[in-house]
Amino acid sequence: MNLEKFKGIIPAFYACYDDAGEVSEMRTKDLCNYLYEKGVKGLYVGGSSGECIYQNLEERKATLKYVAEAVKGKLTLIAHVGAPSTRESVALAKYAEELGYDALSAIPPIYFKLPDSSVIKYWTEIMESTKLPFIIYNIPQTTGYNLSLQAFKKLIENKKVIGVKNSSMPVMDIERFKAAAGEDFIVFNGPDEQYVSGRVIGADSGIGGTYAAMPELLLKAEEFVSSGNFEQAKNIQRDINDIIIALCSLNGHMYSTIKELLKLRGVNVGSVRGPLEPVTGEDLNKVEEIKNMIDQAILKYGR
Ligand SMILES: CC(=O)N[C@H](C=O)[C@@H](O)[C@H](O)[C@H](O)CO
Ligand SMILES: CC(=O)C(=O)O
Repeated sequence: MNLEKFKGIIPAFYACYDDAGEVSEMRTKDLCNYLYEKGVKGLYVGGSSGECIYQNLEERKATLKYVAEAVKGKLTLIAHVGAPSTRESVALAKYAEELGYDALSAIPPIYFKLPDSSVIKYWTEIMESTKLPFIIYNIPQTTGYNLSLQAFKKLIENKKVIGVKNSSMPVMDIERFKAAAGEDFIVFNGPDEQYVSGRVIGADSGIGGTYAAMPELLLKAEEFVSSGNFEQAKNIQRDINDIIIALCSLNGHMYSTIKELLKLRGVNVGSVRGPLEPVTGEDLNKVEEIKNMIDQAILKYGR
């Protein structure tokens, strides 16, 4: 399989709501077009950033559909189908296949702490429900499940597994997964704060929750890495990290700060759904400062 379409900057797509907090077709498509125009490679739809955990099946299907209608054929589309039950995940997987998505992905099962055997069975049942390739999502900070090398090796025996999106913090995990899986496999860097290190140690590509807030900077970081300009790669990573720390410093959830920022950057995707909290009061004024940090970094590195 040609994996080139998965190599590049792939923002994790945000949940797009209207002012009443309902999934908005128009705003979903606006964000698709905004990111397409920025030059990203693809979209990772309905993951953490998509607030998947707080949406019902119909809402998640609607988002998958609106995104496909807006940018299918123009961007590589990965559908995150992780859901509380295998049944719901399979329903989403089949729907993503109908819509023409390029790949599926899923977090491990949530809430109950299940053994490797159950996690592997969950992912395998999703994979077997469609013809689409599958990307494992390892994100121990939020799921409490840390993918072992042993479980990983067992999973990659299935040829439908074409990649892993690794969000654990040790960059060495990326190196180990890449070493185990080889060239014909995509390791996606998870932590945006470590994009450059992840790429250097073996990640082929990246999927991240803050990319859509500053796609220009991630695209530039990728340009520096792939051209071997590590001095500038290090510099831009530092600026990206200052911005991420600022995005996490306000009184609401990071996704809310990002959505306020996107409004200032010209695209309105509403706010976040509870229990995530919106940014309020004085802190709303601070979003402008973060926008300035991004604007300055874009100027500094050029487009
Ligand atoms: C734990 C978590 O949510 N990780 C995301 C996915 O890998 C990242 O993209 C973060 O959103 C990003 O690195 C900011 O901390
Ligand atoms: C944060 C991220 O990459 C996701 O939405 O899954």
